[in-house]
Amino acid sequence: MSAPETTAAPGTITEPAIAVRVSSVDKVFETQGGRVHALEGIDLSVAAGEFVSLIGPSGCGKSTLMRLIADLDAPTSGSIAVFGKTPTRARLDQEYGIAFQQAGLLPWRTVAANVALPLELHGVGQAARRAKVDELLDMVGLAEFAERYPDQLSGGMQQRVAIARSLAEQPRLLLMDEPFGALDEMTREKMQADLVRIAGETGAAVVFVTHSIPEAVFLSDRVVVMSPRPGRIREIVPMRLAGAAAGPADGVGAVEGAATRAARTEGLREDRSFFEMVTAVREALHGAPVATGARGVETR
Ligand SMILES: Nc1ncnc2c1ncn2[C@@H]1O[C@H](COP(=O)(O)OP(=O)(O)OP(=O)(O)O)[C@@H](O)[C@H]1O
Repeated sequence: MSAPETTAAPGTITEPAIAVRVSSVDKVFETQGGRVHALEGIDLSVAAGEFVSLIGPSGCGKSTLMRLIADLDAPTSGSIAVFGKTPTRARLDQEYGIAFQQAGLLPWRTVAANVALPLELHGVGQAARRAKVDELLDMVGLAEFAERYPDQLSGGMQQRVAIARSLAEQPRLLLMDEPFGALDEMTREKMQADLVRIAGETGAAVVFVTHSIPEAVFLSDRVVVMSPRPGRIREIVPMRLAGAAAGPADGVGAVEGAATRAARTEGLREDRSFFEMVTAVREALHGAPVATGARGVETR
């Protein structure tokens, strides 16, 4: 992990606490069939250590936004900063790990060798690599499978390998685009619990794309609800779940860590507060009237 930027202009001193800042971003694709306005006027900040999910109808630009943050594409207008750096600088500094829907493992490498790949590419020595891989596989519960090959693992196990790999360089930010989309419900719930634990242990901020409202509610500090094309942010719903310390603020920087965060236990999924949050996100998603400025709901 690299040191915070030292070149920050006066007045940007709080920037290192912001993992991702998306400012007035538009994205237009020029295609043979015409212009596709994928994103319009996106403003979003994710605090260091915060878990934010993006949810919205198919084609609303969730993946596009992730790709812009990950420096896989550039905005048409507006700007993006990752820990106060340009996305390109942040990528070169390995500020984030990526896990997308397809685990994307190399079939000819063992589990351990897949996890080691980013470390290898960045010249980490063999002994340090080995120690880090052992630690990561332990963390995702796959220590016994280090010498297996991806096709000898279930889909859920492959996803866990991909998550371990995304954590290899201890990124302060994880970008995850529907990483559990292909999993059965039980495996998916297990993976959600694992991810919350791992993010908590490593202190990483997470930006997570999902189509599942309960998944977003279970995982997130805030759920960003997007509207259909051109993709805009319709609402940002802070999760108020049982067990969270009283009085968490709702804005960026509000997340001070686990102290203000509800414990993501299995029991939470059956708690009244969980259903209330599912309803709040569903209403936001379907555009049912939610009073402007209603307590607990940030509207845009
Ligand atoms: N490279 C591209 N060229 C042209 N159009 C694109 C490109 N990438 C995305 N789009 C268009 O931008 C819009 C947003 O796509 P995107 O994949 O970001 O949506 P999404 O919300 O992630 O969808 P889903 O939930 O189905 O994965 C869509 O209309 C899509 O067709």
